[in-house]
Amino acid sequence: MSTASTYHYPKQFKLESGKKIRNLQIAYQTYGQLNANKDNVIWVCHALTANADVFEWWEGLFGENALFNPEDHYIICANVLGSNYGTTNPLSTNSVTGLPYYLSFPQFTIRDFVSAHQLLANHLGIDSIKLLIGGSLGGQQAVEWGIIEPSRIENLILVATNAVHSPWGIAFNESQRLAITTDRTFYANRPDGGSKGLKTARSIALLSYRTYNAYGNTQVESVNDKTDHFRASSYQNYQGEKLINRFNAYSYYYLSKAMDSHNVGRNRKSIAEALKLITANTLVIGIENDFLFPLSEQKYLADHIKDAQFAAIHSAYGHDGFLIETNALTNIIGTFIKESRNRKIIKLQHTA
Ligand SMILES: CC(=O)SCCNC(=O)CCNC(=O)[C@H](O)C(C)(C)COP(=O)(O)OP(=O)(O)OC[C@H]1O[C@@H](n2cnc3c(N)ncnc32)[C@H](O)[C@@H]1OP(=O)(O)O
Ligand SMILES: N[C@@H](CCO)C(=O)O
Repeated sequence: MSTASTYHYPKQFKLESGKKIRNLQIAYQTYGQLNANKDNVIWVCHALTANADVFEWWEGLFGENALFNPEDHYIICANVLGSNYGTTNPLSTNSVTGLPYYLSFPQFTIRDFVSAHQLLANHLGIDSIKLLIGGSLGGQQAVEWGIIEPSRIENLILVATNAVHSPWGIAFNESQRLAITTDRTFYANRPDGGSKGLKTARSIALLSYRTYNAYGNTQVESVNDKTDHFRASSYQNYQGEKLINRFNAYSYYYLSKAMDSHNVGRNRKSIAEALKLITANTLVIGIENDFLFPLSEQKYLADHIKDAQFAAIHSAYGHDGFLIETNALTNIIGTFIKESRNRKIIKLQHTA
């Protein structure tokens, strides 16, 4: 039911910076079939360390029996530029030198994710995306795509994301990069370079993805006599190890820089004017207790995107709630889709 593929772009891929990448390849996964009217495409933009297998990491919202299922929809999720799940990234071979790029990989932005995925959409013959959805870094990509190419996006769902990455978010990312670069193996040009630093970076990042209460709920001690070896400590270590077993420090470093670059106002009139370019029917969802992407950021998006709707989800998890609270997401998004259909019927009746 799902197909994993890789698209090879035959020309040089030009980045926002003007630099070029040869042999761009984009790993992507599709589920279901494109219908005859080509109007059932759901395109998913993934977050920082996820991959193209959306049925794996957004299970509950996506799946055989979920709201977004392969029976009704043609679901596409592509791995972003720089990530190590099959798309060209710092560990890929630079065809000029015949060696992996490592830190010679050019810096890229969220807009470069969009340019790459536009090429993939062209290749797949997708002129119209029925619904574009993304959370966190994926939401940053989705909002940019809505601005860059409004004609291709019919409905847009932005989850736990923002219009410009905040000083707070950049400071968290910089702290993580400091952890990575303090590990001198990062400069050794080997695939596992900087992995101890990456472990620390994940530990720092988790503090921004979760909350005081989430740790209180899951990591509280059952005994009062401990002076060391606390559960919360072992949890941080475990999560760091888990990440370094599936990710590399170079991709992480570059992706966090791309996140920092996010500003829909860059080289445009302003952030507010840029958001006005979105014509998609838009729903913005925030997570209560998200202190990395606080609700004020989603309210800003909803206030500046024409006719956008806004909803907040309660989650003890904070930011990571966007990956976990799939029942609440299903209810809110399901209602939005039904109302959109009704609005379309009313609009058609008025124009008839
Ligand atoms: C193969 C792949 O590529 S998988 C890629 C999937 N990941 C992504 O796509 C990125 C997006 N996903 C995420 O960020 C996360 O998976 C989330 C937010 C959805 C959920 O986070 P999780 O780490 O799964 O959940 P949670 O924070 O509850 O931690 C549970 C894990 O910590 C372990 N754990 C819990 N408490 C402790 C502790 N005190 N000490 C050690 N380990 C602990 C659990 O045993 C569990 O381990 P497991 O993941 O091996 O089953
Ligand atoms: N937990 C997410 C990052 C938060 O958006 C991930 O690892 O992709």
